[in-house]
Formats: sequence, C-alpha cells, structure tokens
Amino acid sequence: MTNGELDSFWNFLQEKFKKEFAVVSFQTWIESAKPLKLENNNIYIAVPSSLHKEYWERNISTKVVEAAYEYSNQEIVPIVLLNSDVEKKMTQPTSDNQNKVQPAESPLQKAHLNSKYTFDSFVTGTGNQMAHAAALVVSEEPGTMYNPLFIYGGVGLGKTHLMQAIGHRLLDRNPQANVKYISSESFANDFINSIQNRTQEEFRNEYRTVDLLLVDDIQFFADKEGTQEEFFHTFNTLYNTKKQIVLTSDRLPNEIPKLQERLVSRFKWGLSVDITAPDLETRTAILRKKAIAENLEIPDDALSYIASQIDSNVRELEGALVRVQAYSTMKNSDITVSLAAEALKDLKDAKHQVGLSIDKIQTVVAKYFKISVGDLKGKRRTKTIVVPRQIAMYLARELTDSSLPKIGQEFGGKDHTTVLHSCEKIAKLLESDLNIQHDVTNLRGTLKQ
Ligand SMILES: Nc1ncnc2c1ncn2[C@@H]1O[C@H](COP(=O)(O)OP(=O)(O)OP(=O)(O)O)[C@@H](O)[C@H]1O
Repeated sequence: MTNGELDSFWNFLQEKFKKEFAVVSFQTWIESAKPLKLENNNIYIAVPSSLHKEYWERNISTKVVEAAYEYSNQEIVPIVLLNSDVEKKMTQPTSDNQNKVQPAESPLQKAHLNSKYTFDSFVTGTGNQMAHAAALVVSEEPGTMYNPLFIYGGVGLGKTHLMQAIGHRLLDRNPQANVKYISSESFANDFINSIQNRTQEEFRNEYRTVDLLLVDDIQFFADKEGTQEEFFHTFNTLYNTKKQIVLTSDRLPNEIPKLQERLVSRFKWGLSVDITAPDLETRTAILRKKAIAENLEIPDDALSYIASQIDSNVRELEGALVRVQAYSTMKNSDITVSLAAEALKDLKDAKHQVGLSIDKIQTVVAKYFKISVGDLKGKRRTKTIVVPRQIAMYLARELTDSSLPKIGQEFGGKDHTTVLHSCEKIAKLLESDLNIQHDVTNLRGTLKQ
C-alpha cells in the first residue's frame, strides 16, 4: 500500500468499523481519529487524548492489522500518536528539511525512561512506603548509601515506576548524568549481539561508564550463564567507581533459580526492599491521581468501587479505570457506581467461567497453534512451543481459579515460578506485541463460546 491509497484504505476501514461498532463507540473512537501517513509498513494515526490512545492500542489496533491484510494482503501495523504531540512537532521551527540534522536525543530518550514514571506520579501507601523512601535516598545520594538498591515484589506493583523515578530525579538534578534503564532481557540481547557483531568493547563502554544503571526484572537472568558473567563484571566496575545500581525482581536474589552465588551475594550488599499489594485506600488514591492526570470526572464512590474490585495488581487497576471510562462513553452516561459495576462485570465473569478447565484450555490452545497437548505439557524449548505454552498458562491463570502450583502440575509438573514467569511474560508482550494480542483475543473468544 502507498500513501496515495491511504484515503481509500481509511474509507474502507471506516465502513468496516461502522458495521462492527455501536454508533456511540464509532463516533467516540473512530471518527475522532485521523490517518497521517503510511511509512515502512506502519500506518500513523492521530487521536485526541491519551484515553483514546490506550483504547486504540488495546482494542482497535489489531482490527486495523486484520483490515489492512484484507484490503491489500499486506501487514500494516498502526502507530497511534496524540494530536497534541503531532501538532507540537509540526509547529517546531524547521530550517532546511533536506539537510536537517537529527535532533540530539534528550536525556530521557537516551536513558530510556518513561516520562510518566516519576516520584510525583507515584502514590505512597502501605506496601510501598519503605521502597519509596529508599528510592528517594538513592536518587539524592547515588552510589553511597544503598548500593545496589534491590526492589522486589509481585507483578504490576510499581517496581519499574519507582526505579525509573530515581532516574528522572537524578536527571532533574544533573541533566548531564549518564542514566541507563534496561530490562534484563534487553541487556542479555545486547550482550549476545555484541558477541555476534564483535562489538564487545562498545558494549562494555556503554554499560560500564554510566552514573546510574537500572536493570529491570533481573529474575530473567536465571539460566543465562554468559550474561551473568558479563553482568558480574559490569556490576563490579560500577560498584568500585561508586556508581549507583538499582535492580528489580519478582523475588529475593537467593530465590532466583540458577543465579550465580557471587551475584546473589553482591545483590545483597546494599538494601533489599519489597513492594506488596496496596490496600484499598492506596488503590483509591492511585486511581484518583490517574483520573486527575487524564482529566476524567469520576465521583469518589465510583473510584472506591473500582479500587475494591481489583486488589492485587496496579496495572490491572489502571486497566479497569480505562474500561469504565470507555463504557461510560459508549453508553453516553456519567460514571456512577452502578455503571462501573456493569462495566467490570465481564471482567469478573471472565475469571469465573463455569466449567472451564485447564484441560479444555490446553486442548483449545494446542489446536489453535497446531501442536499437541503433549507439547504444551512437555519440556521442549523451541519458540513454536514455548510461546503457546506460556499463553496457555496465562489463560489458565486468567480464566480459572487454579493456583500457580496447580497450573504447574497440570503442565507436566512445572514449578510455580515457571508459571508465574510465563504469565508475566505474556502480560508484558500483550502491551506491545500485536500478534500475541491477536492470538490471545482469538483464544479467549473461542474459550468463552
Ligand atoms: N504506587 C503507585 N502509584 C502510581 N502508579 C502506580 C503505583 N504502583 C504502580 N503504578 C502504576 O501501575 C503500572 C504498573 O507498574 P510497574 O510497571 O512499575 O509494575 P512492576 O512492578 O514493574 O510490574 P512487573 O512485575 O510486571 O514488571 C504502571 O502504570 C505504574 O505507573
């Protein structure tokens, strides 16, 4: 597809969605969006608010990929932008477009920090007070008091947010500081690439000269011998030059399987703090802050109701808020407790589907991916089997009440931490990977029939 065909593709899309969406939804989400351009198999789409952006990314993007395929047999992936960002870009003075020098990366881009994850937007309460206090100290006196700072706890409880807040604070105080945020998986990939491309010297320079190194989800170092070896040397260099290291994990260092003893002991040199699930008051405060940031008008009793429904994961809590907001737009009515209850009903129903067994999930997933149930339960680690296995575990967690050990047992006697890792992995991929979103949506649909 070329840019010349953009308009007719957009018309095609509109006609298609008109049939699929209710009138109010169509007017709210689709009509307000504008196609900007096609480039490198991406279609750039501008939307009016961050709520629209979230809604598009969760619910519409996959449909656009499907429609594009139907229209042109091509894989076109949408990139959703905010109108305000697009306008800002357009009003920025441009001198000579032809010979334009690429603007230097901002310190935030260079550090790979999410602009939303600051101390200001972080709500403290029982469960995260100690971690918050430690993070503040580290951001003010990096490399001295608690090195490394090790933040651990369950999924979606704010570890990444807090770790990045340290990076923001350091850059606020010293914009020249060399801050680097990276997930442990990207660190491992960078390292492997550096071996393949013979660029180990650059790799080392990049990681061993930072002022603050933030490594997220360090539990994924388990089993990666070479990466652990490399990280050991990175750690030593930074530590010896009094540079700050902050690590997160879903568990304590000594509970991470196959983590070298010398790393375990180093990770314990500083301070380990945990984050536990927030209580109702904190959850309500988090929702209130998010609602204010998004300019949403939601009465306090509705906020408390939403907070009372999701008790263990702040990421899911934020998702519930978006869901309620989308539902109120669709119904064209204000948010009240009863509207919130209606909006979240499906979510609860999904968790308690009568008769849905792990067995059934395995059968459906195996059929969908054209592999056997034995493959799902087995130990083979090829990608074509590992991803379906992780998706099946994720769905078993989402759609049944089975505990992690029970799910592990049903998948050929796997450890509960393997199940946890799989669920987290898929939850993360669902945020960005359109193929996975597509597969999981299809499978949920089939399982609900
Ligand atoms: N105390 C809090 N105040 C405000 N927002 C929060 C808080 N805790 C979590 N969040 C929000 O919840 C979402 C999930 O948080 P985050 O990604 O930091 O979790 P995590 O513990 O790193 O999860 P994972 O284990 O999946 O890596 C983010 O959008 C974050 O901003």
